[in-house]
Parts: sequence; C-alpha cells; structure tokens
Amino acid sequence: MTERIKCAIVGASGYTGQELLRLLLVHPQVELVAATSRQEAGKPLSAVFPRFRKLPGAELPFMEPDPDAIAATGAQAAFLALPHGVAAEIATALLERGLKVIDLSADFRLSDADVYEEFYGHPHPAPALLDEAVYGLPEIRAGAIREARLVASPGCYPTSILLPLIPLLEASLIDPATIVANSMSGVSGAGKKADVSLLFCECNESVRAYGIPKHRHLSEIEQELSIAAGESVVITFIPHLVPVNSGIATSTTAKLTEGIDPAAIGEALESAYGDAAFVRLLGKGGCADTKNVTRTNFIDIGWAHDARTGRVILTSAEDNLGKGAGSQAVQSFNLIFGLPETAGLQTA
Ligand SMILES: NC(=O)C1=CN([C@@H]2O[C@H](COP(=O)(O)OP(=O)(O)OC[C@H]3O[C@@H](n4cnc5c(N)ncnc54)[C@H](OP(=O)(O)O)[C@@H]3O)[C@@H](O)[C@H]2O)C=CC1
Ligand SMILES: CC(=O)N[C@@H](CCC(=O)OP(=O)(O)O)C(=O)O
Repeated sequence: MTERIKCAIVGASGYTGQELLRLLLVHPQVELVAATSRQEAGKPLSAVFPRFRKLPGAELPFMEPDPDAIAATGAQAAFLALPHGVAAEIATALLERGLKVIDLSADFRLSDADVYEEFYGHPHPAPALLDEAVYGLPEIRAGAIREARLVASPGCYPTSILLPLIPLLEASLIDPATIVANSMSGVSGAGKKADVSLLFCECNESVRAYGIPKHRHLSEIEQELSIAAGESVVITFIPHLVPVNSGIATSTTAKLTEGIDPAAIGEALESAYGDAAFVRLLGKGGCADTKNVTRTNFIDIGWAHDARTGRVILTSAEDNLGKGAGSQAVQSFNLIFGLPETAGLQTA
C-alpha cells in the first residue's frame, strides 16, 4: 500500500473545518496529523464532534494553530479553514516550511491586491504570493492545480455562478453586460460565529436579500468571468439568506447573443462538463435542487431559454460547505497529489 499523505486542517472547529474533518478522517489516501482550534486545543476531535466517535483518527487532540508545531507533525499539506486575513499569514508560514496549502478563505483568490483592499477593507497581508496562487476551480484549472503549491479554493457563491457561465462566455453565447445572478444560501455560509442576525428566530421562516449592491464575492466572480469572456465583465449579484443549514441555489440570467440557436447552450455545457466527475447536467428545463447535492461534492446545472425575453436562464445547486468549500478543496488536494480526482469524495 502506498504511504498516506499527512494532512493538517487549520481552523478545524468551524463549519468548513468540520466538513473537512468529515471527509479527511475517512479519505483512503489521507492521514490526518493535525487539526487546530484555539478554543478547543487539547480536546480530542471526538469530544468536540461526537459524530466522529469511533472513526480512525477521531482521538487526535485539537492543537494551537502554531506553524512550527503543525510542520513538526510531518504534515505535507494544510487546508486553511480560517477567516480571511488570518489565512494569508498562516499560509505564508506553512509554505516557508514546505507544506502545500489549500486555502478556503478569500485571501488568495484575487490576482490584484488593490481589488482585495477595495472589497475586503484592509491591505493584502501577503501580496507577493498572489501571482503564484491558483484559483482552485478544478473543472476549469485542473492543469494548474496539479502543479500548485498554493490553491485558493473559490467561494461558495462564486462556484455556483462561475461553473454555469464560463463555458457560455468562452463560446460568446451570451451578452456579458446582461448577467444577473440571484443566489440563496443556507445559514452555515456565514460561519460558526455569534451574530444576532443569524440567531434562529432571526432566520427561521424568513428569507432576506443582503450584501447589495457590492457583495465581496463580486470581486472574484467578475475576475473569473472577465478571463472567460476576454473582456471586462460587471454583473448584478443578489445573495439571499434562506432558513436551511446548508445548500446554495443560484438562478442566473443573461441575454442570448443575437443569431445564436438556444440549443448551443446545452451543447456548450455538455462539451465542458459531459465528462466532469462532479458536474451533473440536468438539461433543458432542468431546475437544480439543493436537496440533491447537500453533503456531496456535486453541482447540478439546468438551463432554459425564454423566447419572449431572449434570455437564457441557468439554475445551479451545490452545498456551500461541500462543492462551495470543503469537498472542492479536497478535489484540488487530490489533483495536487496525483490521486484520482474523486478519491474520498464519492458521497451521496
Ligand atoms: N461557511 C461557508 O459556507 C464557506 C466559508 N468559506 C471561507 O472559509 C473560511 C472558514 O469559514 P467557516 O468554516 O465558515 O468559519 P468558522 O467561523 O465556522 O470557523 C473559523 C475557524 O477558524 C478558527 N479561527 C478563527 N480565528 C482564528 C485566528 N485568529 N487564528 C487561528 N484560528 C482562528 C476558528 O477556531 P478557533 O477560534 O477555536 O481558533 C475556527 O476553527 C472563511 O475564510 C470563510 O469565508 C468559504 C466558502 C464557504
Ligand atoms: C450566508 C453568508 O453569510 N455567506 C457568506 C459567504 C461566506 C463565504 O463563502 O466566504 P468567502 O468565500 O469569502 O471566504 C457571506 O455572504 O459573507
């Protein structure tokens, strides 16, 4: 049997950290050697998360997020499930110690430090690493991810918007100036923090838009759409909070390019993702539903064309903690280490 790859999860007590624990504790090619939390340091994983009791590795104690101590465990790769700002500092220290880093935060997703400062409100903590970081959408950048030392795993909303749109923009099937994306996210998307607006009675049985008109995810969405379109793209993005634990449903519309047969939409999606392990195409008229993707690494995508308005309608669904965060990061990890892309991720 080949040696298992030693992995660390930094920020393992939060929501995406817990999702990474769920996947990596049973990943056939991984040995989890470090899991950090300042608040839970010293306690075994199983004491903090009883759902992991009796799984191999569940008695590993949480440790402090100290880069020297993490490197001393022999970890070859670190998943960072930390707040932005904090992640960049720890990433720098771990890269210096020879680890590969898969960062779930927004710190390395933007290639321009000025755009980071505009959207995140503080100067970038490690601008020298921005050129090297690879935006970790495996369906689009598998080749670069395989060679990467530092992967910036995409945000949850961006994944659900970018994957349906990129093939259409690359083939000039839609007008980039007309894109509108409405997304609905479960509450775990906000992380495991005390915040009055996230209390049960503030969210349950209620739906609200937020973050308009310039949610911070617009920065990476527009960056990646602009690359696909070969021109600067600016879109309207309206996120909503819905009373479910996890899952993102996104509905995106854009005008079909004049003279294009609507059937080209389905053909472009099929050509881009027909062989993709984790993209499930629902075809014309298909409406993606979060209940089919939660706790998986799948994203489901459907499409329609409204002849009355000339607009294409795309629907997509993913788990914000899965394809939108933890499992997508594991998909990149698999590519970096030359494992089957699906290793440890075939859950339903
Ligand atoms: N939730 C989601 O759906 C998604 C989240 N993301 C991004 O992933 C990252 C993690 O998100 P999420 O899991 O939701 O966050 P949580 O708030 O749930 O967890 C944050 C984790 O980081 C640790 N942490 C917090 N502050 C520090 C610090 N200063 N130094 C070291 N460790 C710290 C916490 O543990 P402790 O305080 O005990 O140290 C905890 O383990 C964020 O950047 C988020 O934006 C990306 C995609 C989707
Ligand atoms: C519901 C909810 O609050 N969602 C979060 C998205 C969190 C996230 O994915 O953060 P990054 O990708 O930027 O790391 C938000 O809107 O801020």
